[in-house]
Amino acid sequence: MTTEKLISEIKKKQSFLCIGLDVDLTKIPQHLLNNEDPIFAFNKAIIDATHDLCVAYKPNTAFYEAYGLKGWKSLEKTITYLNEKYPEIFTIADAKRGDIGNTSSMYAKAFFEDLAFDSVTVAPYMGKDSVEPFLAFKNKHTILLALTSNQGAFDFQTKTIDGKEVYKQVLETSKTWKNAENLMYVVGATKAEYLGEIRNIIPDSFLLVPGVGAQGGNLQEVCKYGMNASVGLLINSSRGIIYASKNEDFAEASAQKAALLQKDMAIELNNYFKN
Ligand SMILES: O=C(O)c1cc(=O)[nH]c(=O)n1[C@@H]1O[C@H](COP(=O)(O)O)[C@@H](O)[C@H]1O
Repeated sequence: MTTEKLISEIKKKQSFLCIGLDVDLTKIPQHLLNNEDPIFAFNKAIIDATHDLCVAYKPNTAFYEAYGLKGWKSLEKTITYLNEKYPEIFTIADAKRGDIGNTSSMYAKAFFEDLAFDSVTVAPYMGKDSVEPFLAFKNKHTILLALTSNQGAFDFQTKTIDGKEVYKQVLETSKTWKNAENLMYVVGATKAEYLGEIRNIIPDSFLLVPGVGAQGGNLQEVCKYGMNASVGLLINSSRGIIYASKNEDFAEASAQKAALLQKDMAIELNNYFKN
């Protein structure tokens, strides 16, 4: 999907919500376990109930890989369902990959060609030649970890080396890589106070912002410092939406949670673009 199409969907739906499909079989309604593929049954119901409130879905591959071959099959069914039934939705494979060049090329093929995701999350630690194979794919997006939402972000990402924090070096250096226009960045919602400085370095890039909901990040703070003229934000919530209820009404309950975030997002968009 092109970035222009993503922006137009955000404006149409008045939402920049990304719903994280992090399916844990111990947390889903237990009646679904009678299904042949409980993960897909859960995802399908959530997607059908929430697709008009969000612009993106982000399955984190860990939650599928944990169930082996069956889990990978559920992931494949989920992305195929999204691409066939809701092609206007931006899809993110949250796989946090990155390796030596020829291995990264295979990861890129797996997510962009075989599974046909629009984007994949990638770790920057191995540098330019580990990321450029992902960037080579036209109209596919590489979402590079910049400043993550977890406590461990302070172990390396905020450390100063040669007079500059590591996460800033990630932003600055990655801008010089081939096909850098295909880059987006992860910044945790729990680190909203860093967004001003981040926007000084990458004013135009889209940011995937996880960490509202279960991790306690604040939507209004993220918008205040992170929104740009193209909106520039995809805000993710996983557990806070998909586990709204363990009963038969789980899909409607998740839609209600998503609608609360969408309403707040519409207010933020209205405030930012009112002139
Ligand atoms: O890349 C990510 O999506 C990610 C980066 C980050 O810094 N923090 C973070 O929580 N995530 C992912 O975003 C999702 C957050 O889930 P909830 O905390 O349940 O909303 C999980 O899939 C995490 O793996």
